[in-house]
Order: sequence, then C-alpha cells, then structure tokens
Amino acid sequence: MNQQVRIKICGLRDAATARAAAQMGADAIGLVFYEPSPRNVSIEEAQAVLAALPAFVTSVGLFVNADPDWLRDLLRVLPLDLLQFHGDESPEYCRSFGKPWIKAVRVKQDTNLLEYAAQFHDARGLLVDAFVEGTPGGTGEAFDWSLIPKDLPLPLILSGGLNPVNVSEAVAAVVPWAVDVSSGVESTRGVKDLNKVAQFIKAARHA
Ligand SMILES: O=C(O)c1ccccc1NCC(=O)[C@H](O)[C@H](O)COP(=O)(O)O
Repeated sequence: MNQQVRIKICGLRDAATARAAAQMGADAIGLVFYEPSPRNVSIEEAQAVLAALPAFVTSVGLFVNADPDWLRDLLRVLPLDLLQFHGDESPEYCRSFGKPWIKAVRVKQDTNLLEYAAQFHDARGLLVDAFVEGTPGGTGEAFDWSLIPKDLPLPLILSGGLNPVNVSEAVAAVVPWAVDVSSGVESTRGVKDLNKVAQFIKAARHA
C-alpha cells in the first residue's frame, strides 16, 4: 500500500505557531521537556500549545532520562498523546507510564537497529536520529540513511538534519512511516519559521 508519509514538526513553543503548523498539514507536533534545549517548554507553555491544536493532530512530549515521578506528575496536568524518549531509557521505563510511546535511537556506524527494534518491540515507532556527542537531539545533523535496515519491524520515523531541500530525497530513499524535523524549519536556533514549515510539508508530501 502506498501510504502518505506522516509529518512531525518538533520543538514548538507557542500556541500560534503550533496551530499554524497543524493547519499547514503537520500530523504531529513535538514539545521538548529538556532544560538545556533552546526548545524547552514550561508546563504552562505546553498546556497553551495543546489547547490550540485541532482534532486529530498528535501531541508528542520529548524526554531525556526524565525522573519518572516528575513525568507522572506532568502527565496528570498535560494530556500528551504520545511520549518520545531520547535518552538511555529502558523498555520497562518507557512502558511504565501507561501511554503510547516511541523510542529515539541516535545512529552510529555500528548501531544495530534490528536489535533496538527487538528490545523496544512494543514501541509505536522507532525514531532514528543522528548521533552527536553531548547533544541528545535537535542537532540539525543528518546520518547515513543506508544504515537503516529495510526490514525494520516497527514504524520508522526518520529524523536528523532534514529540511525543505532534502526531505523529498529522504522520503524516496528510505520510505519511512513518518519524518520528523526541528532545526531544518527554524530561522534561528529554537525559533520556527512558518515559511520553512510550509515548504517542508509540501516537499515531504510531494516526494
Ligand atoms: O530538539 C531538541 O532540542 C531536542 C532536545 C533533546 C532531545 C530531543 C530533541 N529533539 C528531538 C527531535 O525529535 C528532533 O526533531 C530530532 O532530533 C531532529 O532534529 P533536527 O536534526 O534538528 O531536525
């Protein structure tokens, strides 16, 4: 079946930008809960973003080795649809919140993605990203897509250095379930550029 690729725009921080991205056709938006990131949001900012989203747009929370009690408290006041884990979280940790979740893997030359897929078999998807020492995500760096096995048994979410120029080539080469972008649709670090968001969505859809 020829499925249309899903699109997640990551690192949104305000309601107006999130609503605009959804209206342009984003299927999911990502909220980063990681203080060192320029895209980190407060609970109040995240609540405002969620309240602005139309029906059928998935809200995704991003976490890096978050304290489980803190995360459970957050989920009581923020009804995220999906959790995205970007650190060294174990499968047991990921499934302990009773929410659908995906696992991010930062791909190095020797990364065995089939092993990750087996270990995190009940994830709703595997997000593959570039490995950059000391920065867990949102780096704007791409990686070698040929390292992705064709027979990955989980929905594949391709990320890492995607932008309006390379996304159609990426979709054609990898045939992912979804694509995910952050830096590639920003004007400056942490600030989304809605023209780039529109260009990205158009290019991904017409791949
Ligand atoms: O975006 C961040 O700042 C971030 C910080 C910590 C963990 C994850 C983070 N982002 C995760 C994403 O899903 C990004 O979209 C993904 O890493 C791709 O980023 P980019 O290469 O900038 O498009």
